[in-house]
Amino acid sequence: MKIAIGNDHVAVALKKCIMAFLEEKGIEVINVGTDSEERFNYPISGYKVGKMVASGEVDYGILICGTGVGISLAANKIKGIRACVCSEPYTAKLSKMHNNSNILAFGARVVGEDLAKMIVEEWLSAEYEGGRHQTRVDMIAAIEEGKDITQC
Ligand SMILES: O=C(CO)[C@H](O)[C@H](O)[C@H](O)COP(=O)(O)O
Repeated sequence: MKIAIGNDHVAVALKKCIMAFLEEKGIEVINVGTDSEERFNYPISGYKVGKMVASGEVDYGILICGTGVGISLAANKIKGIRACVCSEPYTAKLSKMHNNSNILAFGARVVGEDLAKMIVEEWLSAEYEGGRHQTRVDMIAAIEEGKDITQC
């Protein structure tokens, strides 16, 4: 499995912690930065990881900023990206099972290292259920294509 990870300056330490956690599991991690605590605009990392996931260059993405919100908003502007902010393991699990999330986001100002690892663990272990959920995931993709899904 190959995962791209990105962050802003608020989340450097937590990014490094999660990178080590993933590498200990034998997961290949592509770090798109930043590794500096100099002010950094999170949409850049959100865009880079979103593009890597959408192209299939990596299997999944993880994005960390202060809250996880801004960086996930940026990634979700990339076609095919389903980035979800998850601050506890249950949402992380269901975001994969029901929403087929392909990017996990969380906030360095919101979760500590141990909880972040639990969130990542639950998310990676979960599997998308498809079935009735695929109809909804397809509707989200249709919105992305500019379709009026109320007419479906
Ligand atoms: O959480 C974030 C975006 O959703 C960002 O990490 C914060 O807005 C962060 O505070 C931005 O950095 P700054 O030092 O406040 O400019």
